[in-house]
Amino acid sequence: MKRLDTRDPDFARQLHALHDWDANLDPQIEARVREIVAAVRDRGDAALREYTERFDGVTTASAADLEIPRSDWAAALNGLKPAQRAALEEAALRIHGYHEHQRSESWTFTEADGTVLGQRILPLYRVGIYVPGGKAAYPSSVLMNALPARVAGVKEIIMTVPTPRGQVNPWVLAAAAIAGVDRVFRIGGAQAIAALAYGTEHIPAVDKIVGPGNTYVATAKRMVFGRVGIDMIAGPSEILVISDGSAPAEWLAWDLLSQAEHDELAQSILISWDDAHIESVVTAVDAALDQLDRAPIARKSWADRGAVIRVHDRAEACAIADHLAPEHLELAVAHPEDWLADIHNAGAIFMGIHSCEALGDYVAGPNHVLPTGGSARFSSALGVYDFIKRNSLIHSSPAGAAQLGRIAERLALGEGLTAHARSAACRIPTAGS
Ligand SMILES: NC(=O)c1ccc[n+]([C@@H]2O[C@H](COP(=O)([O-])OP(=O)(O)OC[C@H]3O[C@@H](n4cnc5c(N)ncnc54)[C@H](O)[C@@H]3O)[C@@H](O)[C@H]2O)c1
Ligand SMILES: N[C@H](CO)Cc1c[nH]c[nH+]1
Ligand SMILES: [Zn+2]
Repeated sequence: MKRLDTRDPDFARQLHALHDWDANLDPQIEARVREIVAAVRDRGDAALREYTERFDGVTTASAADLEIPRSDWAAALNGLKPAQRAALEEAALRIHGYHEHQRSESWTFTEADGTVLGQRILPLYRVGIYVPGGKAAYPSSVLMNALPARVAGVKEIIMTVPTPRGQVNPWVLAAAAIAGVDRVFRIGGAQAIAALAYGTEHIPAVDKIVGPGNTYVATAKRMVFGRVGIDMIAGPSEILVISDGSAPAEWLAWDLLSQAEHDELAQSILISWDDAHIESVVTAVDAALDQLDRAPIARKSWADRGAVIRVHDRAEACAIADHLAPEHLELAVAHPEDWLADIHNAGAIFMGIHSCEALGDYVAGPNHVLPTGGSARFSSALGVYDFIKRNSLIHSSPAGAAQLGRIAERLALGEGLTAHARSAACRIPTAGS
């Protein structure tokens, strides 16, 4: 773990090294992903099956075996213990309820001359949702991806999820059944993204791909953007905790490790102005690491990418957090509401010492698919708005065509675009007509 201190003359360089987002664009990974995407685009199911065997250890007798039948989802749902099923259903209810608030409506307005202008909101036809599954299983990500799509009214939801060594996680299938997914394919990584983008003999091409994943998934999404829509870059998880010392060190240790345990490339950072408190949290993290099922992943993440930053005061803490634009920001402070004015860049903000990030991962309601790698500067949590598109509507009255036509004609002539000018002018009634 790195130790930074704003009093250090070299602080700016060290902070830059901590968030050198471009350094995460590993050319070797880019080259490998480019090759995978091209192979699936050119050779379809044959390439998809080869990569699924190579990276996930899943051999298929035919491409049809890449699909997980609905009967398996139903069996998985029925196989859950009542308390397990109730937890999934309660989370689904809360996530659905939260996203209901994000609906937006079409609108029109009529001008004095009868011209009607407006904007029509439409759901996307078919979306692909990527559910990660390499190092852990993510039924919660099924809900977070699919439920906003359902609220938006998407016609068809195609889900992909890797099944390492053929192991299908029953919670993931149960979540697909609860969330109203239409089809599920056992594919992952860059090859799944390519299949959704270009389509293969068995996988339908989609209009947009959403969902989180590791660096291979995030790189592939970047590459296919343009051919299909994508939601954002939702790569390895991140947490930044600003603490005024009011939360027990042990609580914060679990919070930091809750993201470190996702991936060796995940990043956990603590900021505080209280030296003794920083040391208590560092000690608590070391003790907590030994208790984790996924200790090797979390240990590497904390060692290579973790950091504690000693700042002078609250203003410095906010400025650094805003600069880093973390996926998750925990304000483990008294009166967090007073801090919001100073924070602009964060995927999700967890306010106060009782709002641990894990609540947001599973059940609070807001989406856990969030921008990483500094992209919270320009993008936001996955939401209903990612599953809609807008048509502009222009219905000109004859009077509007005449009045606006004169302006359009003048501007078109200014641009030297004669056909535009004539198109507008021919609708302007001439004297006596
Ligand atoms: N930002 C968010 O909103 C969010 C939400 C949930 C999870 N996450 C992140 O999602 C990620 C999940 O990662 P994961 O690995 O568990 O699952 P994953 O499904 O994203 O990745 C597994 C796939 O990666 C591919 N892969 C692995 N090694 C490869 C290699 N050497 N070459 C080519 N392809 C390779 C394989 O195809 C495999 O199927 C974590 O980084 C986690 O932090 C982010
Ligand atoms: N923290 C992850 C987003 O970065 C989401 C998640 C799912 N399950 C547990 N956590
Ligand atoms: Zn998490």
